[in-house]
Amino acid sequence: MQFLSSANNNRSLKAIFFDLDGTLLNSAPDLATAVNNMLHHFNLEHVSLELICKWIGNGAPKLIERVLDHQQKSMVYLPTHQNALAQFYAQYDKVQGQYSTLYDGVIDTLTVLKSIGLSMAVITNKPSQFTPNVLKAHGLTEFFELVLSGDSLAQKKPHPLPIEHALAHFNLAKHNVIMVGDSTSDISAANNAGIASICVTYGYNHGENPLDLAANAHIHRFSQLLD
Ligand SMILES: O=C(O)COP(=O)(O)O
Ligand SMILES: [Mg+2]
Repeated sequence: MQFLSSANNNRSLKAIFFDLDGTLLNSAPDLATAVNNMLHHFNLEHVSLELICKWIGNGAPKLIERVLDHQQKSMVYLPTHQNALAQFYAQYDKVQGQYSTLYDGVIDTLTVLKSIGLSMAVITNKPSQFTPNVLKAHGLTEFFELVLSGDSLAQKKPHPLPIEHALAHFNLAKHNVIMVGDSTSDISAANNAGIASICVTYGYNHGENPLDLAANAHIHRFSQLLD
């Protein structure tokens, strides 16, 4: 990709911050299984994978809020958000890593990026109780010097705080890093923090067209980071 290679040529690119769900990992099958197991526990109707894909990206509390809002329409008795979220966490704990898959080329591409000396971090809105295990289950742990989850700091994406925290952690300037993500939360976080971004078009983005996001570049396969 022109953007990444030109950044590399003038040696200004020193680190890449990656989103997790919808960027590195097709996590929707695990999340959907956990959501539907939670709904089953409360005798509620299952929801489709397609709908769940639209609700991923703002963290688990928001995902469960969207699931309950959807159920509201059928006028059934609903558990509280707190109980539904606790049940979802219990279910996600059981299924995580079982049905999710890395997108094509993720391991090979991260291996090359690491070998050329780039520092890498994960900045996800996933709750911190799950992120390390998810990374481990998919052989991703070794690539990342820093992992920030949705509840690691006082604010999550699209707030710029996680990116600002990562910049300080690596002691880098804004022009030294790029954010790679699939959704409006990632691209807005990058724009809010004043760093460049690359949007992958194969993720979730709440069912909206990722080409409409104001990223510096769009890629259709993860390995295009190396083109
Ligand atoms: O919404 C989530 O739980 C995770 O989303 P992210 O990894 O795409 O930030
Ligand atoms: Mg994402």
